[in-house]
Amino acid sequence: MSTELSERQDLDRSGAAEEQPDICSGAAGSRMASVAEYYAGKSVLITGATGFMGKVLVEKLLWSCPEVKALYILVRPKAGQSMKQRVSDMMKCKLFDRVREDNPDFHKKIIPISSELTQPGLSISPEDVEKLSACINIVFHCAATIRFDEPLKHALQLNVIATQELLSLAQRMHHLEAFIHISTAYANCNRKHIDEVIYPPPVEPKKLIESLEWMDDGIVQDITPRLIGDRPNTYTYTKALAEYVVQQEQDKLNIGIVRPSIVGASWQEPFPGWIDNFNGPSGVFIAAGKGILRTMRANNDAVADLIPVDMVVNLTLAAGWYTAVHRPKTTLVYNCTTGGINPFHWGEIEHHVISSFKRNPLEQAFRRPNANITSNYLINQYWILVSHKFPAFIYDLFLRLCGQKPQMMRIFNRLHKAIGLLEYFSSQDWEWNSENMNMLMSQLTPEDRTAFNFDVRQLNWPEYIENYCIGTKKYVLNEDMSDIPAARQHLRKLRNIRYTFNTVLVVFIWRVFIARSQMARNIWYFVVSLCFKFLSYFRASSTLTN
Ligand SMILES: CCCCCCCCCCCCCCCC(=O)SCCNC(=O)CCNC(=O)[C@H](O)C(C)(C)COP(=O)(O)OP(=O)(O)OC[C@H]1O[C@@H](n2cnc3c(N)ncnc32)[C@H](O)[C@@H]1OP(=O)(O)O
Ligand SMILES: NC(=O)C1=CN([C@@H]2O[C@H](COP(=O)(O)OP(=O)(O)OC[C@H]3O[C@@H](n4cnc5c(N)ncnc54)[C@H](OP(=O)(O)O)[C@@H]3O)[C@@H](O)[C@H]2O)C=CC1
Repeated sequence: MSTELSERQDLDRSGAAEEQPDICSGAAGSRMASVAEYYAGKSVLITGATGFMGKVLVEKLLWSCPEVKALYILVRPKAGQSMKQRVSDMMKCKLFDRVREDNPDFHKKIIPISSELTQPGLSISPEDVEKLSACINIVFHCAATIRFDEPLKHALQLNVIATQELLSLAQRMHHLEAFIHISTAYANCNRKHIDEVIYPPPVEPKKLIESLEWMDDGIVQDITPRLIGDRPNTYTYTKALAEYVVQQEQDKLNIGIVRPSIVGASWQEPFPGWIDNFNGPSGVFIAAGKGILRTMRANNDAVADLIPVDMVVNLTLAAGWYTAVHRPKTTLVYNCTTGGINPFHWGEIEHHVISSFKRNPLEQAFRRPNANITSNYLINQYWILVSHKFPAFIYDLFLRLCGQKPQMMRIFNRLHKAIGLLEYFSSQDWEWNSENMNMLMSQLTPEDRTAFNFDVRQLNWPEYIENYCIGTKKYVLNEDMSDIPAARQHLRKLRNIRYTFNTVLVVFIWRVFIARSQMARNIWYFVVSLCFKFLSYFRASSTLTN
């Protein structure tokens, strides 16, 4: 950005401050606006609003900041659905029930803007650019590709180049007060201790973008492992580059970066257990609940740094407020994590997930939920063979015999690919500094601390995991809670099948042994005669005492 533009931006920023003296002074004695008061009359731009976190952000803004003026959301048409249709479907979602009940016209505040983030200028029409430049006060940038197997070029396009484009657009916004970028706590997962600072990028993003431009996809695929180095995937790598790109604009914009760890189902808002996807641990929980996943490589004692989506959204909104009102001199990074404050471990998660799915079973489970997590590669391979591949083979054989298409092996192959990509995160520990998160909490009024609660000390993990598992059943798999008795009956049937199968197997193996080996026969006769002697002795001694 030119110096001239930068000066204009500075003027704009001070202009915004003049408009709300009570809000922006920050001086002792003057009343600071509460979070909801701050958002009153503001126009907010949100990217990724159709995603998991974006939807919760939109809902919370409408619910807790009812005076917000308008929410502009960047949406693309997708899977044969127009942008309008997608937004209208989104607003029918159960997530918006309480907002709908409170204000049936809530949709009037949501203004969709057509945008494909991977296109130049984010493919926003010139008229929309004008509109956004004139009215937006706060930007929340949530959109990203979170796939772990995304080709580098695409991940770079969306997570880095689109962020750059959005920052350029933000610089044209005359009344912008804050730009909040959603990163990930794993952007620097190649470090063990992660402070709330932006680390030097693995490579200068501009140079990487320029060099990848001329390479075909094959070459990029070949060099990707060398480029990402000690990071596990293109997602964490490009998110690290994006942080650097955002930081570069800190002199021109008022920026905050939120780094959530593993975002899970909602804790309390709008209701406990809301989740709508298979990402992160959710897919693993479902696979375990269905009795498909029996083993996974994870460290029982490693911290499972899950954080509920509503807490992330509350912190994000508070960060927007703080950035706009207090205008910190440099970009503040908020590590939004639980491990350092209220740790819970993968071993405990496993225990609670399994017992929760036994109490509230999923429909048509393949086997009874029972999973073992281990950090030992060989033990894990053994259980994969015995508890995944063998039952899948038997089941597919059964399907073939019934004239149906085999499917279990295919499902297991997909599951193995997915858990293979997650193992990196479940097998080790990280330590995140969360001073800024604590500082932010201390800046909130007691009322705001309740309305925008991100105090992770209040999380009761067993209760949260129970609601999470029920949430996957209700909102991801769309199963009815009234079917639970039938699902329990099905689990009992599976247990009886297992007992019968195990008994038949043992008897069969024993018969085969006895028929073929003199030694097995000798052991058998020895055990039987021992039992017989013991019984006779027991009978004789009981007759004597009588
Ligand atoms: C009891 C045990 C306790 C221990 C428990 C340890 C948990 C240990 C978690 C660590 C978690 C770290 C998380 C890091 C923190 C972030 O950064 S969180 C952001 C994380 N990002 C993600 O989780 C995305 C990961 N997912 C992916 O990269 C891709 O979906 C995958 C896994 C490579 C699969 O790609 P694909 O084969 O092309 O499949 P995709 O088109 O995505 O989906 C195909 C189908 O599978 C479903 N699916 C997708 N993912 C899954 C899944 N994981 N499982 C099942 N189905 C899935 C989809 O819904 C879809 O269904 P249909 O629409 O076809 O019906
Ligand atoms: N989920 C998690 O566990 C964690 C997430 N994060 C971060 O939080 C943010 C939100 O994640 P989450 O909500 O889970 O992700 P989702 O995948 O659920 O949502 C991604 C959003 O980005 C949008 N998007 C993707 N590609 C494009 C595109 N080309 N043009 C326009 N929009 C696009 C999607 O729109 P569409 O519906 O059209 O696809 C969707 O709204 C991300 O920045 C992520 O890195 C950080 C830590 C953990």
